[in-house]
Amino acid sequence: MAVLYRDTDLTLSAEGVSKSFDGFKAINDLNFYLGDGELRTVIGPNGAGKSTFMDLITGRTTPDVGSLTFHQPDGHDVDLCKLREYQINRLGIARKFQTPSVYTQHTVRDNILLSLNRDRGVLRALFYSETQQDRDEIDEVLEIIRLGDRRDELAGSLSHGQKQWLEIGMLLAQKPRVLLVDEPAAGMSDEETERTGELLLSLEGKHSVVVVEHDMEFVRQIARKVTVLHQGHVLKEGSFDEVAGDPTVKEVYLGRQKHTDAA
Ligand SMILES: Nc1ncnc2c1ncn2[C@@H]1O[C@H](COP(=O)(O)OP(=O)(O)OP(=O)(O)O)[C@@H](O)[C@H]1O
Repeated sequence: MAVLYRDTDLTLSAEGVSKSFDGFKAINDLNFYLGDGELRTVIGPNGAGKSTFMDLITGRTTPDVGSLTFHQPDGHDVDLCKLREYQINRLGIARKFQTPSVYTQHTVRDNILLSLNRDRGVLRALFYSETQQDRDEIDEVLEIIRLGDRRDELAGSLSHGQKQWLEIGMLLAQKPRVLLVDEPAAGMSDEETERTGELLLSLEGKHSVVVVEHDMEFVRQIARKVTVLHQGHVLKEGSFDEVAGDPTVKEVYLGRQKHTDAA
């Protein structure tokens, strides 16, 4: 049986969080706890509130009520509701949106270099002379995302899947404690999807990772603890088998998903 994370060593807590848009509760009394180094998958039907929840964690939007707390390794807690989006990002919460965003006119390697040097600005970073530490860090990231053999090629020449891995690498270069990844496997071939799963699994223990995903085969591959959101609330949490075998989850999500897939 898969080992689920222990309740100690939390990275992120959301408690009693609600968010309404024009009176509609997109997030409704949500409680969510993310462990240090945990790989969590979040699933749920369209409109369940997955994106809104990611928006709340990253400070794109703020909750109407409830708390969002980022627990620091030194024991102190940061109230994310009081911070702006860029401040949350600087604290180490990074987000990867569905569409890849890389510097297509720069090499794969320079994309990583630019991300290492994000505080210097693009031009200064390009004329910056690298240290051995930079080179080591770039090599480390290239190895994780398995693009070492493409390092000197333009990012624009990469396949869709490779661009997604590069963007994950660019975020890893910033050494985030929390990485939020939105449907990483969308539009990928089966082989790319499997490699994406391997990449995300390799981050376990080093970063806390939240993957929002619809593709249940992919969820099965990467699943540790799975959270099912429904109507802005946690409907079920557990291992893949516990969640996939739950009658209510089947009714509100998996059954409906088959319809959507068949359509
Ligand atoms: N800025 C907004 N203004 C108004 N309504 C919004 C806004 N953002 C989200 N919503 C509504 O909140 C609900 C939750 O949306 P959200 O995008 O978070 O769901 P989701 O689970 O990410 O869905 P999907 O799987 O389709 O991406 C939806 O009904 C959506 O229309």
